Amino acid sequence: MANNFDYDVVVIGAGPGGLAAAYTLSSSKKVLVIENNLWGGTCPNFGCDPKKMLYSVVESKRQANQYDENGLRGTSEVSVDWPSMIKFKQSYTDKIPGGTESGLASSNIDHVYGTAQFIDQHTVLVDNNKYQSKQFIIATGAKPSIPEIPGAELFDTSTEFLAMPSKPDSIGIVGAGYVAIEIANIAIESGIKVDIFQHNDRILSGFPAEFTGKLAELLEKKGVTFHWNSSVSQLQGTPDGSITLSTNDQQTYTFNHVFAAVGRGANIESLHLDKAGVQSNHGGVIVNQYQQSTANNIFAIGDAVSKSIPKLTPVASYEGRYVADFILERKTDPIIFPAIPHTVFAGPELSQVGVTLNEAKDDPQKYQIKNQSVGSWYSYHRVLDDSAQIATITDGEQGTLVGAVVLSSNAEELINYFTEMINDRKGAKNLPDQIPVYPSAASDLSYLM
Ligand SMILES: Cc1cc2nc3c(=O)[nH]c(=O)nc-3n(C[C@H](O)[C@H](O)[C@H](O)COP(=O)(O)OP(=O)(O)OC[C@H]3O[C@@H](n4cnc5c(N)ncnc54)[C@H](O)[C@@H]3O)c2cc1C
Ligand SMILES: NC(=O)c1ccc[n+]([C@@H]2O[C@H](COP(=O)([O-])OP(=O)(O)OC[C@H]3O[C@@H](n4cnc5c(N)ncnc54)[C@H](O)[C@@H]3O)[C@@H](O)[C@H]2O)c1
Repeated sequence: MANNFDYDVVVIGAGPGGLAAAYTLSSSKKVLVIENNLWGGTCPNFGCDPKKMLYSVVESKRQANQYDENGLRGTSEVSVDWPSMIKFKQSYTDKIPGGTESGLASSNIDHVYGTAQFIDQHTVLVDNNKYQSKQFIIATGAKPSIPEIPGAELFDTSTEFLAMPSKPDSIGIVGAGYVAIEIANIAIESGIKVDIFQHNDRILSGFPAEFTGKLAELLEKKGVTFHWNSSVSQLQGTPDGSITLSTNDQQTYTFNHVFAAVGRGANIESLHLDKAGVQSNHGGVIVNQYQQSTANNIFAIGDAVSKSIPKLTPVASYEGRYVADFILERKTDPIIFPAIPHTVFAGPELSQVGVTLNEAKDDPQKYQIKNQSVGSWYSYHRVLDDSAQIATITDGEQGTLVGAVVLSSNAEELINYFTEMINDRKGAKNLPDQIPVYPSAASDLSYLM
C-alpha cells in the first residue's frame, strides 16, 4: 500500500460498476467500498433484475393469451396476482444486500455504510470518519429526475413501482422512455389502467420511429392511453389519497399513483466534487478516455459519468473492470467500447445495436438496409408474434453487419447474436460456416441477412 494512506483505492458506490472494479482490484490492492443505500446498487435492488422478474410473469400471461383458440385452454382465467408477483420478486431482491456484503467480506474488501463526501483530493468523510486513499473510483450511479412543478413531492418513481404491495386501479406516467414503457407494459398486463403523458409525439427517442410507432400501437391495443404533446403542469393530492394531474391544456386526470419517468441524473451532489478538483456537468462527472476525472487520481464509471454511450449495467461493469486494470497497469490504452446492444422489455421487446437506421439512411452509398416484417415467418408465426420486424444494416462494400434493430418476442437473444457478428466483423458470407440449432433464433440469421 502507498505510504500515508489508509487505502490504495476507495470505491464510492456498491452498484455493478463499483463492485466490478473492487473485485478486480482486491487481489493486489487494499480496497474500501462505501455505500449509502442498498448493497448491490440500482440494478439488482430497484432496476433491471426486479423489473425483469415482473416482466417474466406478465410475459407468460401475454404469451398464454396468444394461444387462445390455438391449442391452449383456460387462457381467459390467466391473470396477474400482484401481491404474489411482488413476493416472487422479493424472493430474489431480499437476498441482494446481505449477499453483496458477505461477498465483499469474503474477498477481504473493506466496506462502510454511509454517504461519502470529498474533503480533498485524497480524503473522503463518511459520517465523522475520514478515509484517505491514493486513488478513488466514483461509481455513485444515477437517480430519477423529478419534473419541477407544483406538487412534485407527490411523484413516485420506478423504485416505488417495483415495490407496490398491492395493485392500484390506475396510474399516470410522465415521460415515454425506457422506464415509462417498461412499467407501463407491466402495469397494463397486470390489469392496471395506464395513462402516459409525453411532451412530444413519440416514445423511446433513441430508437427508429418506424419501430417505436409499431410498439406504441401495440401498447395502445393492450389498453395504454397516450397523451401526446402534453405537458404536465401540476399534481394535487385529494382527500381519498388519489392524485389529480393537470396538464398545460387545462385537462385534469385522477390516478392512484403518478410516476416520474423523465430520465435519470448522475448521483453526484453529495460528493462535494469541487473539494477534490473534480469537474462535472449536467450529465455527470467529466472523464477523459481513461475514465479519469479532472483530478488524475480520481476515476468515474457507470451512470455517474457524463457520456453519450448508453447508461446500462454491462457498461458500468465494463468500465469498472477497465479502470481496475488501468490502475493495476494491466491496461494502458484508452477504453474502447465494443458495440453495445440495448433492449426495452415491453412485450414484445425492442432491441438495437450498432449503426442506427437513421445513420444508415443518411449514407446510402456506405450502408445497405434490409428492413423486413417477419410476422409470417415460421419462427414468429409459431409464437403468434404477428408484428415482428427486423432490420439489418450492412456495410455495402464488405457486406459485414454493422447494425440491427429487432422488434419481437425474442429480440433480447437475437440482438446478442447480431452484436457478436458486429464485434467479430462478420457478414452473411460467414454464416454458412455455422450449424445452428433448428428451429431457433440463430437458424433464422442467414435468412435475415
Ligand atoms: C427501473 C430500471 C430498470 C433498469 N433496467 C435495466 C436493464 O434492463 N438493463 C440494463 O442494462 N440496465 C438497466 N437499468 C440501468 C442500470 O440499473 C444502471 O445502468 C446500473 O445500475 C448502473 O450501475 P452503477 O454501478 O453505475 O450505479 P448504481 O447501480 O446506481 O450504483 C450506485 C450506488 O452508489 C450509491 N451511492 C450514491 N451516492 C453515494 C455516496 N455519496 N456515498 C456512498 N454511496 C453512494 C448508491 O446508493 C448506489 O447503490 C435500469 C435502471 C432502472 C432504474
Ligand atoms: N431496459 C433497459 O436497459 C433500461 C430500463 C430502464 C432504464 N434504463 C436506463 O435508465 C435510463 C433512464 O430511463 P428513463 O426512462 O427515466 O429516461 P429516458 O431518457 O429513457 O426517457 C425519458 C423520457 O422522458 C421524456 N421527458 C423528458 N422530460 C420530460 C418532461 N418534462 N415531461 C414529460 N416527458 C419528459 C423524454 O422525452 C423521454 O421520453 C435510460 O436511459 C437507461 O439508460 C435502461
